[in-house]
Amino acid sequence: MIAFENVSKSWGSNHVLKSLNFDVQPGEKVSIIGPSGSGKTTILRILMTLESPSEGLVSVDGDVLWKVAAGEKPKETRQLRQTRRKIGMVFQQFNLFPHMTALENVVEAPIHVLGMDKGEARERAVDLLNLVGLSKHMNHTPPQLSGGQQQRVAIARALAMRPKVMLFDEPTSALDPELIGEVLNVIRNLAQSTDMTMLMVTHEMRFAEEISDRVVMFDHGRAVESGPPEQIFKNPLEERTKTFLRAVLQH
Ligand SMILES: Nc1ncnc2c1ncn2[C@@H]1O[C@H](COP(=O)(O)OP(=O)(O)OP(=O)(O)O)[C@@H](O)[C@H]1O
Repeated sequence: MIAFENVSKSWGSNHVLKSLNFDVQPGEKVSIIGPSGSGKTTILRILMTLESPSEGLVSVDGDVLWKVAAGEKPKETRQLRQTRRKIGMVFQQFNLFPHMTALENVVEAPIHVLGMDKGEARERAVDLLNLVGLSKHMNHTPPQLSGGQQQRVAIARALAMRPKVMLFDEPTSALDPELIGEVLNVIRNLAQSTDMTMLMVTHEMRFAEEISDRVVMFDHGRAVESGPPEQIFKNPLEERTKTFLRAVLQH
């Protein structure tokens, strides 16, 4: 469903991704772990077309999103916009429209981007806000909601576009500790009850262990180890994975 083939990304002399080969199968739930600055967020931003690779090929659902030869300037592929719509993303910061209610935030894109009928979009938004446990808060604006509630609106908003792929970029890192569980519960339910492909960058190791089909350990722009959670968390093969997990699991 997602494929990175020999993808590199540099900012000046900072080589953030180095000939990365990485893929995610349809329906697979994959978590990316690794130290700060290892390139995890950059992968998601390239998939969202918020960044372009310096070199390499990126495809989603069989469509080429980026194809950049060495030394060439990245340019948008013909199907980029179409393909981009297959992907939903949940950011660290919730990025909601502050003056709109939860319901308006969720119906906005389906109506204006997909051209969905207003009644249908509204019905679907109500269902999604119920799904994320916000039936009582549909008419509240973001300032009237807690961080956990805002992030759940952001998840409903991404789902409203009927994506085939959901990307999560450290979705709980901006939340107070007591609000993390409610957001993880929503993501856990999605992982267990849908066949959507899910790719998540997370610092929540226990959560990654629980919901992922596969965990990928990143370091210095490379996938150093990839395997089922039992392998990565209980019996890692690579020294780098062992030292990383020892450091983060101590806290
Ligand atoms: N727009 C940009 N311009 C210049 N450098 C950037 C830009 N975006 C990211 N970087 C650099 O790329 C490197 C990797 O960043 P990235 O956010 O992908 O790491 P990460 O693994 O997600 O880290 P974290 O866990 O801290 O979020 C960092 O050195 C960062 O400073």
